[in-house]
Amino acid sequence: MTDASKSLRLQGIQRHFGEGETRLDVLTGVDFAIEAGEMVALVAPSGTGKSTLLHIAGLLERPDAGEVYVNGLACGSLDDARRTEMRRQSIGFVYQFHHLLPEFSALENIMLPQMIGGLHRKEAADRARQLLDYMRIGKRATHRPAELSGGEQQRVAIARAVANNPYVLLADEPTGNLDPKTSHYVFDALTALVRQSGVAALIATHNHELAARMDRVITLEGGRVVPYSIE
Ligand SMILES: Nc1ncnc2c1ncn2[C@@H]1O[C@H](COP(=O)(O)OP(=O)(O)OP(=O)(O)O)[C@@H](O)[C@H]1O
Repeated sequence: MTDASKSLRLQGIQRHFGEGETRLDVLTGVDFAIEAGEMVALVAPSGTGKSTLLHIAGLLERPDAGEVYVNGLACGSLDDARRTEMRRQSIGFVYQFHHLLPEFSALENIMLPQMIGGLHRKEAADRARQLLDYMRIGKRATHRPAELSGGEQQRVAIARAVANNPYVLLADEPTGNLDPKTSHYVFDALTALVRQSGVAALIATHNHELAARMDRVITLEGGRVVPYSIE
C-alpha cells in the first residue's frame, strides 16, 4: 500500500487568509496520513488552524496548494459537485454541538444521510437500529434530540457520522460540551466504532486525557503538523 492510498492523506497543504499587511499564513505545508482504523488526536492552541485543517481535510474548503487524498483519490481536481458527493459518501463529521435535526427522532436522524445516499428506507432503518444498539441507546430510537441527554445526543451524532460507512471521520471537540464521565463514555463509544468500522479518524480536542488514549497525537506548529507528546 502506498502512502497516497491511506484513508486520509494531506500533502503540502497551504492556506492563507488576507493579503498584504493583514496576510495570515495559517497552514504552510501540512503533510500527514491516517490509516484505516487509526485514531489521531489533533491538539493545538486556539487560532493555530485546527478548523481550517479540518475544513480542508473534509473537502469543505480548498487549499491554496497541496493535495488531499481520500482513500487514495486525489480530490483537488474534482469539481464542486463531485467533492460534495465525496463528502457525503466518504467523510463523516462530528461537531462539538451535535447538529441533529430537532424535528426527527434519533433513528430518523441516522437514517436520513443513508436515504439521501440512495438506500431504501428499510435498509437505512436496519442500519440505524444496529448503530443505536451498538452505542447502547437502542431504547431511545424514537426520541427526538430534545428528549435525549447530551451524551445520548452526541452518540446519535457519532452514529449518524458513520452511517454511510465513510473512509474518513473528522471530529471537532466531539466531547467538548460534556461532563468528564459522559465524555469518557462517548469517547469509548467513538473508539469502538472506529475500530469496528476501520474508518480513519482525526479528532481535534483540548482534552489531553482523551488525546493520550488515541493512537497518535499531532499538533500544529508554524502552520505544519508535527508529533505532540502529552506529559
Ligand atoms: N475566513 C477567514 N478569514 C480570515 N481569517 C480567518 C478565516 N478563517 C480563519 N481565519 C484565521 O485563521 C486563523 C486560524 O483559524 P482556525 O479557525 O483554523 O483556528 P483554530 O485553531 O480552529 O481555532 P479555535 O480552536 O479557536 O477554533 C485564526 O487566526 C483565524 O482568525
